[in-house]
Amino acid sequence: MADRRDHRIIDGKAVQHRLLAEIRAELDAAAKTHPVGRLVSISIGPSPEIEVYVRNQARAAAEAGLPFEQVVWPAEATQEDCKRKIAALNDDPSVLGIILQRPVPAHIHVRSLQSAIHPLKDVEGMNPASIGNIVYNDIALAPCTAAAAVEMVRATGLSMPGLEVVMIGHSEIVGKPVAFMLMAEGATVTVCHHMTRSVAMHSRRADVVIVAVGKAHLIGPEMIKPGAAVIDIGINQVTDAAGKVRILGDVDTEAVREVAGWITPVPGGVGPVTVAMLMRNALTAHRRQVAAGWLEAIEA
Ligand SMILES: NC(=O)C1=CN([C@@H]2O[C@H](COP(=O)(O)OP(=O)(O)OC[C@H]3O[C@@H](n4cnc5c(N)ncnc54)[C@H](OP(=O)(O)O)[C@@H]3O)[C@@H](O)[C@H]2O)C=CC1
Ligand SMILES: Nc1nc(=O)c2c([nH]1)NC[C@@H]1CN(c3ccc(C(=O)N[C@@H](CCC(=O)O)C(=O)O)cc3)C=[N+]21
Repeated sequence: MADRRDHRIIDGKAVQHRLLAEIRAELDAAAKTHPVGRLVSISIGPSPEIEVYVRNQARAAAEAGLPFEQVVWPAEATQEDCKRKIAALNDDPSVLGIILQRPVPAHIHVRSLQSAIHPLKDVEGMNPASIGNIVYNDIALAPCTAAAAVEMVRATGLSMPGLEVVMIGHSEIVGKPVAFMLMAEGATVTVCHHMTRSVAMHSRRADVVIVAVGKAHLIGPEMIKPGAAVIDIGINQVTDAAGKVRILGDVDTEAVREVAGWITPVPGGVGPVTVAMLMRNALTAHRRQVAAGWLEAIEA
């Protein structure tokens, strides 16, 4: 029976399960010599987008065998309250890593809170010290979505040195880290944003197009070189004609799939791999804390 799967689709769930199995084996081994703490996921105030992410973090943590705790601070929490609580988590040896979900309420300065997380517990890689290391090619604790996009490019098997990559979107959490991480792999990276005169001029010549904008169907088939890889990071809630809320990426997947050589679907593409990257970062944080002498070895 011929394999009827569409091999142009990069299956994010399959990549996630493969990565989580590897992480589980490494965490089980690590737990034999040092206690593995819990990953704490902080949300400030309610947000549907965050709910999906945190729910999937909890599921992945269970699959990886990683202790996990979700904390929700009230939307009216003050900056000082949050900083004090993060300091307590930094000092708590039973806490392995801390991730602060975005968005945060308008009165909270997210960069300042991000910086309050100790670099060795910053499993999201957003502390300026972690982000800075990306420029130095130390990308062990990289922002999870950016790391997921790189993992998806790897899944195509395309050789990175000299690869023509166009990154559409230049946010601090996705676009910019992706550009640096792929440059570190030898790719030639062009970054587009809303001031770019013609995004199509760039995307049409790219071997790989990565898009993280937040506009459904921003990328159509006319913007993609036949055979190119298309990595869709966008997450857009769209209500269809029947009034049903659906999640769409930034790419018109059905149309672009007929031109692309590889494409990541939304849902089922970068999202699940982002969650797996968070678990991999937690393992890295644990190892760095052991190396820093933070954790007492378990008596054999
Ligand atoms: N799958 C996952 O794990 C994650 C997915 N996301 C999703 O990725 C998307 C982007 O989020 P995020 O990275 O935070 O980006 P932001 O929402 O912070 O910024 C959007 C980026 O897109 C650029 N942009 C806006 N319009 C255009 C345009 N017409 N052409 C080219 N570039 C444009 C902006 O440029 P400028 O600044 O010049 O306006 C900006 O760089 C969202 O849909 C978000 O939900 C985000 C995080 C994780
Ligand atoms: N500090 C911070 N870092 C983030 O990376 C971050 C954030 N805040 N805030 C919210 C956004 C959004 N985000 C998602 C990641 C995975 C899925 C995910 O697992 N998506 C599944 C959804 C499937 C389902 O519906 O369960 C999929 O695409 O298949 C969704 C959303 C990360 N974000």
